[in-house]
Order: sequence, then structure tokens, then C-alpha cells
Amino acid sequence: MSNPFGTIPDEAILEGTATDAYFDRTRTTLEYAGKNPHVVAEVTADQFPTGSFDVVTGVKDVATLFEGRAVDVDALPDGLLFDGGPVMRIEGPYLEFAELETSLLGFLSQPSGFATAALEARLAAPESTVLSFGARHVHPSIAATVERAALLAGLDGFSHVAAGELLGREAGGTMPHALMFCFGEGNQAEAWATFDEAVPEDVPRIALADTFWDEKSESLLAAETLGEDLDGVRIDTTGSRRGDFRHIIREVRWELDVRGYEDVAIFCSGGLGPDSIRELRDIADGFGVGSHITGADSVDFSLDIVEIAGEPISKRGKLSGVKEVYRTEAGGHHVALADRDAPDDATPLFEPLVRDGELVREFDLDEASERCLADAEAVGFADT
Ligand SMILES: O=P(O)(O)OC[C@H]1C[C@H](OP(=O)(O)OP(=O)(O)O)[C@H](O)[C@@H]1O
Ligand SMILES: [Zn+2]
Repeated sequence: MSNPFGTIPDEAILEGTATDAYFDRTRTTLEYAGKNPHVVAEVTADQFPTGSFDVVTGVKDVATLFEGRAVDVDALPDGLLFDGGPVMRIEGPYLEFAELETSLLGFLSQPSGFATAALEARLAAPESTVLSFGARHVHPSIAATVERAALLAGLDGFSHVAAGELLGREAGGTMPHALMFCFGEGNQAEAWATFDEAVPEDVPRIALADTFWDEKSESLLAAETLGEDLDGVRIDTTGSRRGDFRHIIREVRWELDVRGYEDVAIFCSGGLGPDSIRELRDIADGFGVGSHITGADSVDFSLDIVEIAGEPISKRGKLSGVKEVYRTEAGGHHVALADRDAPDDATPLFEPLVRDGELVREFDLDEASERCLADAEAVGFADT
């Protein structure tokens, strides 16, 4: 079988069959009527600024989607933050892209939600190691989308191997409880020692220390077992046993230190979000974050025609006319009609993405991540 998991093939996305049926009917109707107006359409979440910023990403996939289509596309740079107004503008004959709306919005909505949530985790502990561990919570076909969004937001690493091959980065992690189970209760030391002997030297020795006994006992046993070879312990305490998780981590840190294991790092995982990471960042060295990222709401983008044959148009509740968005010197987000004077202290954010079906922008994930973190600083994202 060419498509055993029944995921939508890239060809369907590119040719426009990965669409909602009513767009097919729209094409049929417009072709029957001989209509194919020149339009400007905008991708927008909130019409006006709301005081809350999101990260926009997925722009590269949309650019790929539009290659070869007789349209011009302008968009915010990948990774920039926005609060209201459009993030993308498409201009051309409507039937050049009618069916692409479904995939276009999907390419932007879910990854932008992932990246925004990852940025929250990132900025909750700017000095700590924060890793994306949530691939297990999503359909395998979008694991690379999750991990790319996490890296865009500045996370230090991720766990999904195939995503790493696509992204050209090394996946990382620690060890699962399954490994401990296979050695059995009472044999934790053997599990860690065997891992240390078997696994390539460049893999960090981070012992999972919460499986059968309490976190302090297993952490000390791991330190006694691996000694200098131990890089850290991971504590992933199940919610029902957490109690005062911060106290547990402080106790483990104390008991490791009192025995001379100051160099053994402590990593935490399991249901962590920005608040719990902030609460632990002064005592833990790193965090694995999964469902906070993968469970993020999609950004609710819609595609709206705002100009037809040069005339402004909109549906009730939306704003007609072609717009520009600006970053103000104060770190605000300003939305205005594109044909009006720009505000004095503001920088326009739209940049060319596609010109007559040709991609006119380079994409570099490291650059996009720097842009994302710098803009998050500029708008005070961590404080929102
Ligand atoms: O989605 P989150 O709640 O943020 O957690 C992500 C962590 C927690 C989970 O622990 P387990 O479910 O115990 O999985 P495993 O035994 O494989 O570590 C697994 O280790 C993931 O890395
Ligand atoms: Zn587990």
C-alpha cells in the first residue's frame, strides 16, 4: 500500500483536492458564470489588537503551496509575533487559489498554536534546558511540525527521531519507564549501568529516577551507580504522587549535594507548563514539555477577501480594504489601511513571499528563531 496510514498525500495538498467540498462547488459556479475576479485576500485571526500576542509560523509551507500559482503573496516573516490584523495577503485571480484556503489555513493555524505555546515554555525558564517531548500526543504525520515549532520558539531540543532527520537536527531525550520495567524492581542500578555501557558515549546519561521507589532513593542510587558518568536524573513523578513537586525536587537536590553530587543535573517532566516551569526553574536544570505544546489551541485564522477588482469589500464583522501591520517602537502591534501614511514610530511587517508564483524569500530556522525571541522581547511576550 502506498499510503497505509491514510494520511493526505502532498500531491493532494499541492493540487488543491485537500480542500473543503464547497470550494469545488464555488469553482464550478464561478466557471459556469464566467467569473474569476482579481482579489486581495487576507489571513487574519483577530481584526483588531487584543493585547495578546501569538507566533506566526507555517509560512514556508504556504509558500510551497503557492509556488506556480499566478498570485503574489506577502506575509509576516516566519516566527514573528502578531496581535490582530492580517499575517498574510494574497493577490490574484480568485480561482488561482480558491481551493488552497483549507490547506493554507491549516498550515498556519496549528503550527502557530504549537509555536506560541512553546514560546511560553521557553520564556518561563530562559536559562534552563527546555526540550520538546510531546510528539507522542499528535498524529505521527505532524511530528516534524511540532518539533520545528518548538525549535522556532527557542527550545533547546526535541525527542522525535524522524523529525530530526527532516529538520537536520539530532533528536535527544533520556530513558522511558519501559526500560526500567524490563529490568524490574530492585534492578534499577543494573538498568542504568547497562544503559551506560550500551548507549553511544555522546548520549547524556540521564537516569529516570521515579519508577519504583521514591525520587530521592532512586536519584542517590543512580549517582552511586554511575558516579562521574551520571549527567543527571529525570523526575517525571505521576500526578497522583506529586504532592509538593517543588519540595521533592529541592529534597533531591539537597540530598545529592550533601553527598557530593553537585554536578548531577535534575530534569523534570510530566504535565509541565509555563507556571510549573517558573516554579521549578531555580532548582531544576531542565524540563521536558509535551502536552503544553501539542495541546495548544490552533490560532483561529480565517481567509477573507478584502478587495475585489480594486474595491474594498468585507463580510459583517470583518474589515474591508488592504491592510498593513506595524511594530511600534513601544512594542505594540498597529493595524492600518495599507494605502494610508504609516505611523511615525512604526515599522511595517509584511514582506514579499511569492511573486507570480515564484518563491522570493529564503527560510532559515535559526534566523527565524532569533527573530521570534527578539520580537517576543520587543513586545514583552513573557509579561503578557
Ligand atoms: O506530555 P507531558 O505530560 O508534558 O510529558 C512528556 C513526558 C512525560 C512522559 O512520561 P511517561 O508518560 O511516563 O512516558 P515514559 O515512561 O515514556 O517516560 C514522557 O516521559 C514524556 O517525555
Ligand atoms: Zn513513563
